[in-house]
Amino acid sequence: MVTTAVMGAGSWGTAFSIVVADAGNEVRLWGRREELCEVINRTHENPDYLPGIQLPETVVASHDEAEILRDAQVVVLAVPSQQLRENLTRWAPMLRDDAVLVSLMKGVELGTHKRMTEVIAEITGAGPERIAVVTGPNLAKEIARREPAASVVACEDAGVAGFLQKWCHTESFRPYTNTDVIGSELSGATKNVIALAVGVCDGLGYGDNSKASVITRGLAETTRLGVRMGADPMTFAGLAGLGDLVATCSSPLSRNRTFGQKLGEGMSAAQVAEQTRQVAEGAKSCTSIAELASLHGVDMPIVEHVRTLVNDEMTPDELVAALISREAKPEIR
Ligand SMILES: NC(=O)c1ccc[n+]([C@@H]2O[C@H](COP(=O)([O-])OP(=O)(O)OC[C@H]3O[C@@H](n4cnc5c(N)ncnc54)[C@H](O)[C@@H]3O)[C@@H](O)[C@H]2O)c1
Ligand SMILES: O=P(O)(O)OC[C@H](O)CO
Repeated sequence: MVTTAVMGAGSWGTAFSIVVADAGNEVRLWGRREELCEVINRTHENPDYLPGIQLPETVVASHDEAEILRDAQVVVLAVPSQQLRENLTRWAPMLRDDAVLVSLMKGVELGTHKRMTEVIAEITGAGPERIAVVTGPNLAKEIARREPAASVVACEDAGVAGFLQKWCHTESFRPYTNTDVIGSELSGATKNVIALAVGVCDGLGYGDNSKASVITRGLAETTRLGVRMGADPMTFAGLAGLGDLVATCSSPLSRNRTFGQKLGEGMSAAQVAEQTRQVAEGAKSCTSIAELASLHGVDMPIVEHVRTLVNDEMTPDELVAALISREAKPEIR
């Protein structure tokens, strides 16, 4: 049994708590709002994010950060990517020196262009053997309902990845290890932006050819950036890459795909954001990833055009016309 702190009682933090508890661990779940923690402990349900789903009694919620983090061997970080830095700066002094820090987040920080594991390393001083990522085709509601799914546990230290694999392996959740943290993490952040573009196709009423084209070319540009940054190209063909891309781009449950659909139907990004309390990471990470690509001299036309759409510099129809009319080129180079 591993004493585990999950920092963030939103959809994925709560759903992943079920996984870790099912795998036989003690789970303390940190929630930002005290009243929600009280409801979770009384009803064993998170009505705001996963209504109707019973949590195991071994998941205990609290608003008290010091109590949650005390003696935690594994600390899971599940707040929105753009909010990690401010929260982790507060939590860092409360962490055990040997705690393993696991990111569930799929975003790239605005301004610094850092991946979440880079932010974690910078703030806590932890080495790569203490920092990991869980990513893959893992829509929170389906995982919480214990529908079968596979995932990736990525850590540069294969031994730690193996330890975490056992820590979260259940009858319905099957994690694979990977030592390619860059590729695993970049896949998760970028697929959110590609899902926005697929959602735009939905909003414009386009069918499966358009969406398959965006998914496939989206994977090509993600791989291009990842390889330039030192990732293993095979990671993009795996669960973190293709797997998550397919799940997110095809699911009505995806917040990013749905956000894009509303953009395609004519709403502005500000109007869509106003309608939901849940995070659609791609709406922010489109900017940081587009800038990251530019810094690395990599062409990412879909990400770049989503950035212009989200920032109201282009309409959905103009986005499609601009992508289709780009200079013709070979598929593979
Ligand atoms: N929902 C999924 O299916 C899913 C699956 C895999 C990965 N993820 C990733 O997990 C991360 C968290 O997503 P989620 O789905 O749990 O989001 P969510 O919107 O459902 O919940 C976000 C949580 O963060 C909290 N929060 C918001 N602002 C905060 C702040 N300033 N400080 C501290 N806490 C704050 C909210 O109260 C909430 O508990 C994202 O990076 C997302 O891409 C989500
Ligand atoms: O709902 P989304 O779009 O944030 O996607 C959720 C997960 O990342 C899917 O793996």
